[in-house]
Amino acid sequence: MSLTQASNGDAESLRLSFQDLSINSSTSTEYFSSVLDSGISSSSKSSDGNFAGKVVKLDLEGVECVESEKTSLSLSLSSSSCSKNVDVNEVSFRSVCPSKPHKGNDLRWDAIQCVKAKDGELGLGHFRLLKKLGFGDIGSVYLAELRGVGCLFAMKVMDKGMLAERKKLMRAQTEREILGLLDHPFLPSLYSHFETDKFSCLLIEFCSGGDLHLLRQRQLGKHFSELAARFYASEVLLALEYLHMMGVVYRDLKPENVLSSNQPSCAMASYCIEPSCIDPSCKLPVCVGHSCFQPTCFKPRLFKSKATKAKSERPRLVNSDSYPELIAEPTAARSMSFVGTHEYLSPEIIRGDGHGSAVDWWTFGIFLYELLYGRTPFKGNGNRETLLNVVGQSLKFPDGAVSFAAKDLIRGLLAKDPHKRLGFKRGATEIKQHPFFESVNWALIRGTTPPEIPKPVDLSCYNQTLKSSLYSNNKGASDSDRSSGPYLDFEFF
Ligand SMILES: Nc1ncnc2c1ncn2[C@@H]1O[C@H](COP(=O)(O)OP(=O)(O)OP(=O)(O)O)[C@@H](O)[C@H]1O
Repeated sequence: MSLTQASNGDAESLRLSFQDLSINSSTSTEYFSSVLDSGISSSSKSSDGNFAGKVVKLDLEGVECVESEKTSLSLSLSSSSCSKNVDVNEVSFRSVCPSKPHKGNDLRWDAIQCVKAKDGELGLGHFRLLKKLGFGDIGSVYLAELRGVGCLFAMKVMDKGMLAERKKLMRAQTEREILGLLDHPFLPSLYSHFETDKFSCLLIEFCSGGDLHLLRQRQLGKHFSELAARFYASEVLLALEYLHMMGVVYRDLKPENVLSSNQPSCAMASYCIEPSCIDPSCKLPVCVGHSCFQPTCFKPRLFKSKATKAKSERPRLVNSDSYPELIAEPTAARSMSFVGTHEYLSPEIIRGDGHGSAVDWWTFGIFLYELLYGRTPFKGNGNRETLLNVVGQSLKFPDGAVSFAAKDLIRGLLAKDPHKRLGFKRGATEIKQHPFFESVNWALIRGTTPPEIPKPVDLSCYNQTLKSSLYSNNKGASDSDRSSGPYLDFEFF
């Protein structure tokens, strides 16, 4: 069974609803409008001649479900079939609560299910917070270790009072729901969610290897070889294919949002188990010494990076003719919101002509271009010029040893008219069949050796001093936060 078939099965039993998701983009259609009015109308018609000059007003206040009958999916993050007698220290975690097909052989998934089965609910006390990984608009992300098992997670901690105050509760819920419905090797897994009096916590797969933007900058000439670019593009393409199957148009693809994962999933060798998955593309974590390592893979992050926080917004669930999907639109049905950086914006988004899944094939084209050439194709001097270039300038390739196939693929993806864009008719299948990907064995891609393997996390640096500083100083946690065990001095914003 293919990944997408398996995932489709999941989708039928998932529930997702978007209401009142607050959007705080600093860029609005008014901005695009002025750019378009002052620029494009005078000179820069798109090369395919279809620039309409149409401007759609953005409603930045919220989104709602437009086709509620299509959002009747139910979400199940945990299974009730766990045995209450399972000991977290038992070796045989596997196959406990495999409520997500691709978590069936995931030790972290099993470990979490077993702790839940044993203790009822997860709490902060089950984890040791080792390091603050970063912070975003609605919370801070910590590297967290499940006590007694040694599995690592990225724990996103959100202050519920702050969420309410800043009207971000729905946004947090949206993030949780989207993450919760995903079950794909190249997308971050949500292992669990729990609440304390004060905090809402998401337990997400920890991606230890940095992002693709940083990796590109470390390359000679600041661009990847075609071999490497093909590898990363292949994994991203599979992830996008899956997201579209799940009804999610990602819209925020860029190297900064692609994280590398190569962390020890669990520190104890005894948790390494034999493969039992019948899917030939499904590979278990490889056991090395006393640690289990996932095959390196790049994982598109579902939510925007801090650097683009002011400019970008949430991924949307959008209907398209090709997929039986979810729709979540801004409150006014006509309205749209700006997602992504200017350089990655598609012409139809800028023109206000819609935002179906073809948007992701455009961003995929820009992404591949950037990987191969070290820069994006339409970047101008400033955002305004960039926007004008996206809608009006024809695609040019700098000199460089890039194959005809790669350029041809990029050309197909960067068709300004979404209807003429590669992927518009048959989605990812059309793109996978392009000669650029001829050498790719899609079924076995998880077993392919990556061009560069990030170093696994060295946990020895998280000594007692750091741990005690993290645990010692609680200024904000309530009694119930304390009661779940050692607590943190969470920093917010
Ligand atoms: N799964 C993860 N593995 C490793 N690091 C992560 C992971 N998730 C987030 N981070 C780190 O934490 C930072 C904050 O992530 P978070 O998701 O809270 O915010 P964001 O995506 O940057 O912005 P926003 O909250 O506005 O969507 C990221 O920039 C990244 O450095």
